[in-house]
Amino acid sequence: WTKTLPTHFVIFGVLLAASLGIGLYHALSGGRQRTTQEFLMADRSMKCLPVSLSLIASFQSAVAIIGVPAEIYTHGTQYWFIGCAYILGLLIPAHVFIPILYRLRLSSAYQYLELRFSKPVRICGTLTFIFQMVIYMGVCVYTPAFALNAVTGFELWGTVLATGLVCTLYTTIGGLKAVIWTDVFQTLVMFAGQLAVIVVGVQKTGGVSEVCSEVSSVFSLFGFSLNPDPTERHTFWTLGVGGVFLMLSLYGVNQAQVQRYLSARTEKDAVRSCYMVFPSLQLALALSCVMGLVMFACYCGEDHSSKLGTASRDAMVISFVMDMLQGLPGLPGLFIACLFSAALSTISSAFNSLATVTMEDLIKPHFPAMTEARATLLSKALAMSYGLLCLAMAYLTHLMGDSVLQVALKIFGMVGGPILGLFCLGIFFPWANSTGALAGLGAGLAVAFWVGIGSIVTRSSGTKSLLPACGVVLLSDNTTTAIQTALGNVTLSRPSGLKRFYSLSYMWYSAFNCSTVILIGLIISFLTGPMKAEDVTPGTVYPLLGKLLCFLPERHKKKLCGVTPQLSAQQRQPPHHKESNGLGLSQEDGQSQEETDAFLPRFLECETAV
Ligand SMILES: O=C(O)CCCC[C@@H]1SC[C@@H]2NC(=O)N[C@@H]21
Ligand code: NA
Repeated sequence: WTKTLPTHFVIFGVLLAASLGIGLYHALSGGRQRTTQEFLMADRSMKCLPVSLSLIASFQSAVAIIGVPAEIYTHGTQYWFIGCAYILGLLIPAHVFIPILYRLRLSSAYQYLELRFSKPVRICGTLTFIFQMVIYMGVCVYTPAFALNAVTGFELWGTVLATGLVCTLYTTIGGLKAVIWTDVFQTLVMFAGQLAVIVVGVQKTGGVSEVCSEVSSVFSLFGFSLNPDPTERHTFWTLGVGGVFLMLSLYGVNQAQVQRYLSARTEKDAVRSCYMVFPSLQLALALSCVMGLVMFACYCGEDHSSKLGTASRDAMVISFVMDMLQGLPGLPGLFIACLFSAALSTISSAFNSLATVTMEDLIKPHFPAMTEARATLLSKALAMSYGLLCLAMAYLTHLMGDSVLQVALKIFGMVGGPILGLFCLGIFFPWANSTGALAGLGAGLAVAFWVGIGSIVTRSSGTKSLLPACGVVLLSDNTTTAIQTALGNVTLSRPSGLKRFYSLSYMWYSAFNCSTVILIGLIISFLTGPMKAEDVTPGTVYPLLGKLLCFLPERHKKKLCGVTPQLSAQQRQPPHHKESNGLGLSQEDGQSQEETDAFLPRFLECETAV
């Protein structure tokens, strides 16, 4: 397809130019990005539609566009069950995290950690987030460039450079408004590209019925294993339940998403944008899964590594797409635009959120007298430097090897899980104190890296189940077992002890690490003296007990909660030692006192204001 190369370049160029144009527009319009409120928070003026499309774009990159079809092709439709995790994975952010974070009028999610615990906890949370996003950005920049280079001979590092520079440019000049509006444009391109491949692929395979019969002959289309074994890579439990923790770590407490919720005009808009994410996320998941099924129907599970020279299933997805689309004018270019749209929208969100937290959490508190102009300039310089850093991280990905989807999900599990645990410790457990929080985070990260690196070293993060080629009907579990018993007890290499620990499915990492942080955090908190109700900053705790017990009649609740419903007046004052305006939460632009009181959820209180 060298003859279509020029059209690839044209479409690729148009995509970069359009993104730059949107960035330029937001640099020259509105407040012309002169304040951090506008540059980092889009003047908190966004409506729910652009926010919801931007929320999708943040964590739907080329990794999902390439990695999910490769996953379906290799392991069957199990992965589709992560869609079940989207229900709780978005309801809990909408009704727990957004109300708390929005009403505190934060700029960075990690300001919450100082309000609830202490400054050191906030700094550790911010540094952990920066670590997670820098590595994740590297994967996102590298994936499309590597895939294209493997198949179309696109100049690898030239593409990485072009993508990284264009993205850094429009993020630096246009701020969050530009990032959100380019996300909207890029998400539409992303869906269009995937749809094109599916339509052409189905048509070339001989129609929907042909694809379905081809696929269902090999694996029962929606066969899912309910196997409770946590080392089984993908089961309903690892995806449906483990996936909820993964979603909470991304859509509940990740700065990239929290910043979008906080940029909404009203809290209602923020909650609505979270609800609107659900159908688009299901659509994105369906498109990438169907693409994998169509690819399976076409290639019938054969291993094309001979033709490709690379055994990686990820590269095979691109060769499948180029096979399908070659000769159709503009479509190969559209798919390349789709890949890079997915990558650009994720990387720009990462740059902007990294610049925001660095500014708000690491720089501003030490230079309170810094002028707006200088702060905005510094934010832009930060966005630029993170851009260049991520190009370096792209090279690191080159060394990771694994399937890109697995690498990304492991990063979220290993680093995002502990951060989720830190927020849950603060929000649901009022007794937790900052010593407990720090100890919990440390323990969570230590365990996370122990399991994660252990699994990479022993190459066992869940059992690899490669699908046989077409025509071989997969036996159901019990038949297989029957055969095995018939053949005498074939010693299945059941890992034991530490090896079993390392073979924990990576889909459980988020849940496992989150629980470790909470457990250790609570133990240390109780050992060092749990926090008292009146010491906790108002509005930083979710009245879980109250919510759960709200069906109880009043008298039982008061007895159970043991807290008189009306806290005495002096308890209502936010404790002086948490001088809130040190966090850019000056009282006048925050809530009025009676508003805070009305909202103040006495965490053991059964009535709930959240
Ligand atoms: O596409 C990526 O860059 C990361 C891979 C997907 C991340 C998770 S999976 C569940 C949720 N759904 C998405 O579309 N993204 C996140
Ligand atoms: Na994206």
